[in-house]
Amino acid sequence: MSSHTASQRYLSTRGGSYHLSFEEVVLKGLASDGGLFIPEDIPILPDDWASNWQHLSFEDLAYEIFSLYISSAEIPPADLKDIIRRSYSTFRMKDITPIVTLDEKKNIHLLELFHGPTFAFKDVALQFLGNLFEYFLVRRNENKTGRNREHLTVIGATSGDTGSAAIYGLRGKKDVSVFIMHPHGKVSAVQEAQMTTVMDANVHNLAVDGTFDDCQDFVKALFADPEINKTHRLAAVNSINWARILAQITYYFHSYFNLIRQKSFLPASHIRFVVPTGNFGDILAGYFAKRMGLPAEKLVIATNENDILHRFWQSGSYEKKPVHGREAEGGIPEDGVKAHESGVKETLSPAMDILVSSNFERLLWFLSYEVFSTNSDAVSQRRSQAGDHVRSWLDDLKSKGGFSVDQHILQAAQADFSSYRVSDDETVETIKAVFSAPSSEGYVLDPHSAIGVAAALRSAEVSKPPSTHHIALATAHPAKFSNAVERALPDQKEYFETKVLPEEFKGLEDKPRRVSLLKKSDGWEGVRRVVVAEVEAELQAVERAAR
Ligand SMILES: Cc1ncc(COP(=O)(O)O)c(C=O)c1O
Ligand SMILES: N[C@@H](CCOP(=O)(O)O)C(=O)O
Repeated sequence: MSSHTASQRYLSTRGGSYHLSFEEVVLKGLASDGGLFIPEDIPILPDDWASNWQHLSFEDLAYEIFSLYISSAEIPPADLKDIIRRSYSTFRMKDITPIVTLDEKKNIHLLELFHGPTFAFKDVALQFLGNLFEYFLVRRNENKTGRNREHLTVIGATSGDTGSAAIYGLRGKKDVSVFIMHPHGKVSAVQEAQMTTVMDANVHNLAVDGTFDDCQDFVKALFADPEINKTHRLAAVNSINWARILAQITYYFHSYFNLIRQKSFLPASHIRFVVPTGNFGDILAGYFAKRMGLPAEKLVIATNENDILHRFWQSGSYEKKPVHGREAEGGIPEDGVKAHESGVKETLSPAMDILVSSNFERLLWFLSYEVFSTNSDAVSQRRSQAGDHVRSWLDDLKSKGGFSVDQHILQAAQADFSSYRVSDDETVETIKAVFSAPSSEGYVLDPHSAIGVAAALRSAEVSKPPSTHHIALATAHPAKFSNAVERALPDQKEYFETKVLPEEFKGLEDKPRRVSLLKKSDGWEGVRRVVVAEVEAELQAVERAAR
């Protein structure tokens, strides 16, 4: 059914052009000019996609989509199918990412993405990425022994969910060490326990006394460091890795087909995807799906009170918010939300407490390519000009704390996306309202998913036609964020424990843990020292065991 074209070439968002295979892009993570990889062309769907894909299983759909990006010469079809099958065999639901209707009258649906091993949407991509890493390493290490074997040093930053999903996707895998940095004390109790109770020798947790953005900066600094890149093959598990975005495209198509199968939905209906957004990876996958040809009328960004993206969509200015005077002095802010000295607020949806959204850079490249270049320019020139614009914006972000774009860029961004900011109070109210609504009675949302539902309800009020369907992405299981749920449903403790809490979480917080504390003031060089020492210790242990 699918056409196995040659592997794509990849561009960097900062202007570089690379003759790299999919394998090289996945293993490299970040381009050497500091940019993010994007495929040179976004494939267009085959003419018969709607009829031929309509009844496919999640796994078969993933195969069709991935085959448009990965050449069969690089990963033979049987191998790709096997990687996909193994990646989704760990999910608890046969349908992998089922859809439920929350409000029949308003056409609000929920796309449940939390049925994988760590109960968050990250599993969809990280189970696949873990198996891809393993597949490439087995192939590269055939007939190699000892220190001649290629060893992957995975470095990741997490606000709680990517870390556990990456750890579960890579624990115990041969020739891979995993280092995950999280902001100390700023992830939920379950998230912290999920990460730090994994005792496999190749898993290393680092708790940094800073924010998620500090951890993400350390990751990028390590990827840019020539010294560690000479001695270690670094790999990325964050959504800077192109394979993460690719894997997340599947559920946009899958949920579209699931709706088609429902009686109330006509293929010609308008459809909006509403995505609780932090690092902009999940919604970027939706953007790729739309560009490929999925008929999504709009992609709706739902932010928490860390609203840099929402402010951009209102104004065209991408500014790290200045710290308000009273908050900076340590006073209690009027909205009751604590702000870290860097400007990030601590909210009830901690996985989205992110100031700078990594993947927004990828969207900026596409906007710039479309808006600024003229048809008389050669394609290669247009691409490199787009990279120049992105580089200059990001330089301003670093040196001046922000940048503003031309009105035409803003209009192009508004054509595909709209945005809403949802407060903690509204998050709590939404969890309450959905729990007690007759149409969804007893359904418990996690706070991130509640942000998506709140935005979907607001979008539904203004959508034209009013029959527009909204698919809100449910990105995590409520039991990962029990403090927010308790705040919303204080009288439902017994219901939560008997009907909501998964068996896997019972007793998790009492298990032994392994984690190293790291001072932000030690900088990325401090992280490098730990990584180098721990990889060496791990390799020596493997050698001792082989003797
Ligand atoms: C539960 C949850 N929801 C939403 C998000 C935001 O997704 P993205 O960073 O891809 O925008 C995250 C983390 O990234 C998350 O962990
Ligand atoms: N919310 C994320 C933050 C990292 O995002 P990623 O998609 O770039 O890995 C998390 O849970 O860690």
